Amino acid sequence: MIRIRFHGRSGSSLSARRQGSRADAPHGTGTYYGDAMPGLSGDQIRKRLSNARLYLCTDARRSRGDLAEFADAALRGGVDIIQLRDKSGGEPLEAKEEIAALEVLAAACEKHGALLSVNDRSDIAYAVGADVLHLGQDDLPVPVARELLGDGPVIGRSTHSLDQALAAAKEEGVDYFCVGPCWPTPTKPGRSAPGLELVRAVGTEVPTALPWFAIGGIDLDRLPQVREASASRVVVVRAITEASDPAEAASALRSALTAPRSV
Ligand SMILES: Cc1ncc(COP(=O)(O)OP(=O)(O)O)c(N)n1
Ligand SMILES: Cc1nc(C(=O)O)sc1CCOP(=O)(O)O
Ligand SMILES: [Mg+2]
Repeated sequence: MIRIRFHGRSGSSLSARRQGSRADAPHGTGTYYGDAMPGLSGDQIRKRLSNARLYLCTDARRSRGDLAEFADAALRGGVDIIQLRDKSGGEPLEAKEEIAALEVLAAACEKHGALLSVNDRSDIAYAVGADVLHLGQDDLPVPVARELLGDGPVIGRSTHSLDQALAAAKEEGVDYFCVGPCWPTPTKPGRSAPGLELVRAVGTEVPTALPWFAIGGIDLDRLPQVREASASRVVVVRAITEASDPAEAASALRSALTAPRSV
């Protein structure tokens, strides 16, 4: 008898993902536990990650109450990975609230073929059957998260120095890493910015086949500098969350990321 640890709304994208992504019946087995659609296999997740260019972190948009519409627009515009990162209220979201917001994002991801990312909390990544767990330098160690989640979901790492990027690129269980901040950003107050110099150094001095993303202060105007510094993938927050037209903002970023680079 399979023990289901969390029940989302019946037939919801989230309960379907979670049923298909148990640590004890990992992604990639093709095992299917319910009458809903299973989640992605580990191979499918890694294939999508390797094609990903545009990664969005969003809060739960509690004050606007438009998370579903916002996520639908951002993903329609070309976001490949969407992370719930809600540090807006001073206090972290309660688990139940975070799962409810992730359920909304899971439905949008399923509709648009995007990856669902959880920040910091491997227990919640497990509960919702997330495709991605993102861990910073001060978060849970990767081996612990990997043990909890199994091999299916991908795990990403934040890095803020060349040494950290070199370590992430070699660390067992890490599937991608992020490099930044490229510019000081109010979204992550107090985090000093190593700038584009670090992005340049990672491009030339980190021998890696892992996908890596530049992050911090990136918008459409700055994107050419980020690409010139050797990043081909980016993570953004305000460039889409604060846009009056999130679909258009995502679409413009996506086009600028994939356009041929001027030399
Ligand atoms: C995709 C992505 N990159 C970097 C971060 C930052 O992680 P961290 O340094 O742990 O800071 P918090 O976001 O947890 O405040 C991220 N969340 N996602
Ligand atoms: C969440 C986060 N992590 C960073 C890092 O360097 O690890 S920078 C950052 C915030 C990025 O927000 P915006 O696109 O609004 O500047
Ligand atoms: Mg973190």
